[in-house]
Amino acid sequence: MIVQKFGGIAMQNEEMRNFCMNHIQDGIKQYKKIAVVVSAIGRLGDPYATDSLINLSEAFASDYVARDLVASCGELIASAVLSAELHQFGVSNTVLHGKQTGILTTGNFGDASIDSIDTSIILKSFEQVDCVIIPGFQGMDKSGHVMTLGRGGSDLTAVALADSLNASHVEFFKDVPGVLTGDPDFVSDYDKYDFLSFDEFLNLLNGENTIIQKRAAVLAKEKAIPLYVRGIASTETGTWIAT
Ligand SMILES: Nc1ncnc2c1ncn2[C@@H]1O[C@H](COP(=O)(O)OP(=O)(O)O)[C@@H](O)[C@H]1O
Ligand SMILES: N[C@@H](CC(=O)OP(=O)(O)O)C(=O)O
Repeated sequence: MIVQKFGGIAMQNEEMRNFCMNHIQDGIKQYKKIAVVVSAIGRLGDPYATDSLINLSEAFASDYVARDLVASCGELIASAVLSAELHQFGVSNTVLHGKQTGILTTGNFGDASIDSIDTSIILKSFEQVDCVIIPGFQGMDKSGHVMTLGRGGSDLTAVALADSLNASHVEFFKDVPGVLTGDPDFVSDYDKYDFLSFDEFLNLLNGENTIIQKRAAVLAKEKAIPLYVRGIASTETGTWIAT
């Protein structure tokens, strides 16, 4: 079993989601069971992107509980869209959300930590289907309030689930072919790394625009979970990050 994570860019339109579905189908052929973690569709300006949802009302600025609730909806919408499209594509799957995911959070709204994951419902679902879709970026505190895991937090969901499910690795699908020597949005000349140690990778995550959420990378290092960063639109090899 592996975890595959599809971010807002990978999910942003039908054409891109077609790539996602092919990767899921290939993943099932190779690894049998796939836990799929998805982020909200697109970026600011797209109707159900995280920034669009939290900008729906100025009142969210002083209501962190409601803000987290609205923010979490983007990943729920993305999960439902991918689930329906995967069914149409011929891949049986189920979406687990809210309490079903067993992700218990603590700390601050907007930047919560994962306290524990009860994987029993996820594992039960894998007896019925090979693909379980889980909305990233969120969990619930012990009172049942939805909490989000900080920006880029679907990466943390993916790594924490991989740890709890004993997945062999996590695959991240990007609009870049892997981890590059520079951010292609700012430099024109760059190469792709084939392999990075966790420490080498963490050293790259110091800017604003990080390829993977730093908290997720720190957790992967702590738990020694290999990460594989690869291009969404190609089958060329990406970048492995491991010890
Ligand atoms: N060293 C790097 N290598 C590759 N991409 C990088 C790097 N640094 C920054 N990035 C940026 O990270 C982006 C991918 O991250 P992001 O868009 O947040 O993905 P996701 O939506 O999957 O979480 C790339 O489009 C690229 O602009
Ligand atoms: N949608 C959330 C969580 C996330 O991880 O998104 P993405 O995978 O698209 O970076 C955010 O924008 O922060």
